Amino acid sequence: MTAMLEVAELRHSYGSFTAVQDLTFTVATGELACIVGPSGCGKSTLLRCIAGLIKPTDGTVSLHGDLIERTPSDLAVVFQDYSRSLFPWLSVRGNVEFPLRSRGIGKSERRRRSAEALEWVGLSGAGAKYPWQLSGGMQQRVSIARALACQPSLLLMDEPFASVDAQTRFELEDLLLRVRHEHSSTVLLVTHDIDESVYLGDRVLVLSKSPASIVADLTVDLPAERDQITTRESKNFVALRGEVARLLHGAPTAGQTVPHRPTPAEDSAAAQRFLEAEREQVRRATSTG
Ligand SMILES: Nc1ncnc2c1ncn2[C@@H]1O[C@H](COP(=O)(O)OP(=O)(O)OP(=O)(O)O)[C@@H](O)[C@H]1O
Repeated sequence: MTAMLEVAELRHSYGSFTAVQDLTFTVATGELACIVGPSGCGKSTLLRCIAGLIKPTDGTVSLHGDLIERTPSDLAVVFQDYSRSLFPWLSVRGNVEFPLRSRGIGKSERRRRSAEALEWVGLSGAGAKYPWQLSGGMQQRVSIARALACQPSLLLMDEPFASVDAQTRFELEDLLLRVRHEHSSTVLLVTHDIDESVYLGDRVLVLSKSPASIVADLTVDLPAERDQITTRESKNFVALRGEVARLLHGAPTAGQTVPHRPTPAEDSAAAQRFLEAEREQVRRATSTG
């Protein structure tokens, strides 16, 4: 696989404070790489440098071999806070089409792409609605559709599912997996959630505390087809999750447990609730015709 993104010896300081230092990694074409790190370690700073929103103090970021100096037109970003990233005065369709205007894409092509992207995220019927008429999960689907409509070479996601409830989170994780397989997308996703990084990633890059540097680059040895229940229960998933947790928090000593880690039973109970809610939705949709 060829490298889509190359980050080389990246360092960024805010005044005298160094947020990230000496980060070097690549993301191959078609790969979904997750970055996980402690709160405040510099994950967003790294994404901002990659998106060309801030200029790194040192080092380089290249996309298809071209140095990123300002936001490339074939890169799209999905942020955590959908309520602030969607324009409330524009319809859902208007929001999805908005970045296509600045890319000089004509009206009929904009319509075609927005209809297609809304279909991918299961919102074909919602184009004329306004963001405030939708649930949080639906609004985040609109943000994802807006990014996909740009047909980006690289999709950057900054904690994209952190502001939705647990069941919606599972649903959006599966939506992302489906869409990236259907479109062979290249994705770099930042999360503070260890389970999410293992569930979604082909690779997990573990960052140290601030100033961020890479402490491990792990290959996720799980089948490409993932499932919220069986994947999360599988031996490989549990082992990898433990490895990432130990790298992030240090190995627990005797009598201690890794903080804030749900047990496999809690995970599968949550996944079960998610699937039941999905089934209920299907039952309701089919009974109302
Ligand atoms: N514009 C800024 N000016 C000064 N310091 C900043 C600025 N932006 C971020 N920082 C500092 O840089 C460090 C890294 O911040 P960053 O937001 O990149 O971390 P993060 O890992 O994304 O955090 P979180 O997990 O809480 O979202 C933090 O200590 C933060 O206070």
